[in-house]
Amino acid sequence: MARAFLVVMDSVGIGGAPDVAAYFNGDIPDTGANTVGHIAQQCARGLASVEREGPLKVPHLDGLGLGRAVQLASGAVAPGLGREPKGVWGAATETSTGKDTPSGHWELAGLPVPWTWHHFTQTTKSFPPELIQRVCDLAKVDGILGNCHASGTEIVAEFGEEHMRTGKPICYTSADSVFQIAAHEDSFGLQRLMDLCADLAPFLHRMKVGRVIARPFRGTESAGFKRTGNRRDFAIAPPGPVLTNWVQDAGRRVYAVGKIGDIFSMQGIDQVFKGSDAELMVHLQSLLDTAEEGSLTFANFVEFDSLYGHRRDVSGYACALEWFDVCLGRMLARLQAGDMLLITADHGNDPTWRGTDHTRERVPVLIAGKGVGQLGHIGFRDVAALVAQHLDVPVP
Ligand SMILES: O=P(O)(O)O[C@H]1O[C@H](CO)[C@@H](O)[C@H]1O
Ligand SMILES: [Mn+2]
Ligand SMILES: [Mn+2]
Repeated sequence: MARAFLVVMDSVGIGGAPDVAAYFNGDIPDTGANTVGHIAQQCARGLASVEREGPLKVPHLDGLGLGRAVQLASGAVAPGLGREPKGVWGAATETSTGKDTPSGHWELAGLPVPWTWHHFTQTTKSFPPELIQRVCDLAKVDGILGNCHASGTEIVAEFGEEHMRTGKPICYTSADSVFQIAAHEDSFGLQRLMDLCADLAPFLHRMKVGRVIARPFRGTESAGFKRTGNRRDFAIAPPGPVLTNWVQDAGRRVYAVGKIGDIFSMQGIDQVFKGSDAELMVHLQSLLDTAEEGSLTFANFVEFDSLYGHRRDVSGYACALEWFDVCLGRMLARLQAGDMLLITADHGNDPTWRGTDHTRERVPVLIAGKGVGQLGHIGFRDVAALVAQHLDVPVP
């Protein structure tokens, strides 16, 4: 029997989405955004030199076909990348209309999103009075802070002190279909924040808002505020069976590493491993040794997106790619006969772009364990089919 490891590098897009002109960061279209292409370009120009230097060094990703995939997707050459691939490689295009994490993951798992998400489009006074009232009633407070589009780190710096003083939760959104609540773990209470998000979620899900996200933080105004690792996403459940269900229904085990459990509302998942990306990598490496024959391990590494893409930190993003590449070298050495390792992404988040939102892009599909070859252009949902086929699991 075979095993499959499906790894999503969150936001590692490669440009070239055919429908890009319909997607924006503020009022700037995403046209031309290319996460990997632009990071490689900045590195080659010596403009990504914080805690690293020189051209982007990702020999293992490139050896599986990353550079070629960038070129196929967007026509752009990623400087320093593009060697002769030793894996199976291609570029995937999304059909779902959201450039967000659930849309990307659901479609990668075989289920394009069948509806249009509700977005809070106004950048200030973003939320309807009815929603604000509901937050106030549930949290037993007499108002909220924020009520706008924001970067999560910036809004906590802006309102953290007032939040601690008044007890009002900080509510914000983005270009994604999200309602995010930031609150202090000690003064507001972590469990209270989780309960508030859980109680609000059904109302927002009925509005077709994809996720309510709890964004706990700690610290003080003078020492600075810092978000903790206790973020939790309360996401709409996928509207039908997905890859994880197909695999589980065939009597196989499904392991979720990172946010996968949240993204799929635990649908079709047997066991979850959580933590920082460094901790997730330890879990993934040990699953390479221990996962049963026939199993699927589905992993998401979110820090490319959350720590570097949204923060528009090119050096940080390049460092994260280089770290992942070193780990990939170890993973490749651990693959057993019959294993497939498929590396892909869910959307772009070009750190050289204006704004702080995701960017609409194609994504790489890089496969180890299946010889050498080209997939060319495929759809996101073909990723699910490739994995199911490898595991010999029926695709409904
Ligand atoms: O700026 P932060 O809080 O990291 O938020 C980002 O993370 C959200 C969900 O992944 C996105 O919608 C974007 O708003
Ligand atoms: Mn994502
Ligand atoms: Mn994101």
